Amino acid sequence: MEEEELKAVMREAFGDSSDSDCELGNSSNGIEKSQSIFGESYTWEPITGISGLWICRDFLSPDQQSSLLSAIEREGCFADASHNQAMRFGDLPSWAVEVSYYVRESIVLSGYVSEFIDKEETINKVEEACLFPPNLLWREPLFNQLIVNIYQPGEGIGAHVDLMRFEDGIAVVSLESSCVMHFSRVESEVDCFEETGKEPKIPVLLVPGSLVFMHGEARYMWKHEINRKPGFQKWQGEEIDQKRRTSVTLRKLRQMSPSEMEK
Ligand SMILES: O=C(O)CCC(=O)C(=O)O
Ligand SMILES: [Fe+2]
Repeated sequence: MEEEELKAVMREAFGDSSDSDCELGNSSNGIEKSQSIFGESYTWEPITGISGLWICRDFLSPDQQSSLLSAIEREGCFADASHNQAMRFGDLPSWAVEVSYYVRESIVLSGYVSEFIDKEETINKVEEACLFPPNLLWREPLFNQLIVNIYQPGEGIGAHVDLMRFEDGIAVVSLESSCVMHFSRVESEVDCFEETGKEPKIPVLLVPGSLVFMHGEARYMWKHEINRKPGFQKWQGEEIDQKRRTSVTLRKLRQMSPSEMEK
C-alpha cells in the first residue's frame, strides 16, 4: 500500500490529527500532533523463537516518555510510595487513549499487517515472522484496561501468563529504567516426560520508550517475568544499572457470558 493510501486509512480511523483533545498531544506537553501522527517512523522487530512477540524500541521519543510520565504523575495514584500499581477499566484517561493510537499507528505504518501486503516475497518474509492479525488491530476499542506498574530497583514481576479475562493482543510500554524480561514456555504435560530438560528462558531487553506487543503463542503459550534481584538483570554480560521502572500495560477485557461471570 502506498504511503498516501495509508495516511488516508489512518485519517479515517483516527480523524484529522487536529481533532484530538488528548492531553499528551498538546504542544504545551512537548508533543506536536502534526509530528506525532504521520511524521514518525517506527521499527518493529519480531523476537526470534517466540511467535507473536514483537518489540518496537523507538516507540516513544525521550520527550514523549517525559510527557507520558508527567501525565501518569498527574493522575495522583502514586503520591503515596506504598502504591505501586494503578488500574483503570472502561474509559481510559486521554493520555492512554493517545498511547493506544500510537500503538495502532506504529503497527499499521510498519507494513507488517497482512491486509496491507501485496507482494509475494513480502508475504513469505512476514509469514515466517508471524504478522499482526488485522482483527486485533482494528477492534474497537483497541484497549479498555490499563495497568501502570512502578517498580523500585530490585522489584519485578513473577513468571505469569496474563489472565484469560483479557483478550489476545497485549501491549507494554517501558519507561525510566531498562530491564530484561524473560520468556519461558508454558509447561505442557509432554514436557514432564522429556529428557532434554528445560529450554532456556529467552531474554528480551526492554529499553525506556520501547513497546512490546504480544499475541497468539507469545500471549498464551509463553510466560513472561522480570526478575530484578541481583544477578538476573544481565545484558551482553553486563549487569544493568537499575533505576525506578514504570510500565504501562494495555489490554482489552474479554466479553464474558453470564455463566462465565458466575464462576
Ligand atoms: O511491567 C511490565 O513490563 C510487565 C507487566 C505485566 O506483565 C503485567 O502487568 O501483566
Ligand atoms: Fe503480564
